[in-house]
Amino acid sequence: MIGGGSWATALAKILSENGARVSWWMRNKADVEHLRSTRHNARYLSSVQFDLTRVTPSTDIGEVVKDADWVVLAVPAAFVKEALDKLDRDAFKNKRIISAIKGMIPGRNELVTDYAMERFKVTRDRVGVVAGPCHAEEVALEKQSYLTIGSPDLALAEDFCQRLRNRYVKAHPAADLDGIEYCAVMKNIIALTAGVAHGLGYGDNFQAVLVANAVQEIRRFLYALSPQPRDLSASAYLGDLLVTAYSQFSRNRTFGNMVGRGYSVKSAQMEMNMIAEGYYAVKSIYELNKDLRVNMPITTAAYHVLYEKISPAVELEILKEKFR
Ligand SMILES: NC(=O)C1=CN([C@@H]2O[C@H](COP(=O)(O)OP(=O)(O)OC[C@H]3O[C@@H](n4cnc5c(N)ncnc54)[C@H](OP(=O)(O)O)[C@@H]3O)[C@@H](O)[C@H]2O)C=CC1
Ligand SMILES: O=C(CO)COP(=O)(O)O
Repeated sequence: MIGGGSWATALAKILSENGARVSWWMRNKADVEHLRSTRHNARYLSSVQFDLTRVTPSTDIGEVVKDADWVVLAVPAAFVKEALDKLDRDAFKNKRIISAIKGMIPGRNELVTDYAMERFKVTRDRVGVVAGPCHAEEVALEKQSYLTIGSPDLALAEDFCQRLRNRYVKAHPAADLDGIEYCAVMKNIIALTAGVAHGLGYGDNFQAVLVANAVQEIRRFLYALSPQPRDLSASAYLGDLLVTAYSQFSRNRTFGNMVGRGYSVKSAQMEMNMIAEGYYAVKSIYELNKDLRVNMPITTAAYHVLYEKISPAVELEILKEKFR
């Protein structure tokens, strides 16, 4: 498990409680020591107690990865390069790589699985993603949740599903790696914009129209990038969009809400203490779309607000006229 935040903690709980031995990389020594001495992650889902006969935390990423059959990437996308920097190019040889990250590598505007495949010479049949509407906080509370494992290799996806299924987690395999991964990135932009609208005083009626228009925006973008039949009403796509746009736990919605209420981007980020992937995703998707030229009014509005300092109220007025 690579990453010490909420999602890494939730996945480490599910996997270890199912009997997996989890070597767990965190960047801070103090967090490793805290987990070793108290059996809890200090700052994320700190109510979850770990069985230390199955969970071994470390700050040494090479050691963590060395004997693993599966590598689960769960750091925010912006820190993936830095986190994996110390690993040799063949560190993932003969391993299967699962990205639980719903973001893109900033600057490269690349999906995390694409980055991992290129950097570590991993073939496409050895990668997958964890997707679906699932907040880490609800995993900690053992609330009924659904995950989708996307991979071109359905046997790999099913294998990982089996490691996740338990009393409160259902998991399903799916073949559409790119569509699922891009949608997981884009729903963060929508949730962030929903938060901005809420912060400005827009209500549920507007949010419903925003989300409906977002489905069309996501469909157009996915069709331009990866045209293949896919059912966007499935929970890995629409379900994830809904939970992020509506949930009290959503980092992206919370961040957007602060921006809508007048916080600067910097102060919203500082106040949050967690990472809203949508902030980075907006830039990557906006830049990718310079070539694709898909009609993406929501992404464009979010980009203008976050990166061009255009007033959220002005951008929402423009967006309002574009929605049907
Ligand atoms: N949380 C959730 O419910 C879900 C999250 N995801 C995805 O999981 C991924 C991880 O997010 P999540 O676990 O929520 O993150 P959190 O916001 O819970 O935690 C942030 C993590 O990022 C680390 N971090 C912060 N700044 C830096 C930095 N400069 N360099 C390196 N690491 C840094 C933090 O480390 P430190 O504490 O040491 O600062 C911490 O481990 C994201 O892609 C997210 O979209 C997917 C599904 C559900
Ligand atoms: O992807 C998520 C739930 O499925 C988490 O979304 P947030 O980052 O908005 O909290």
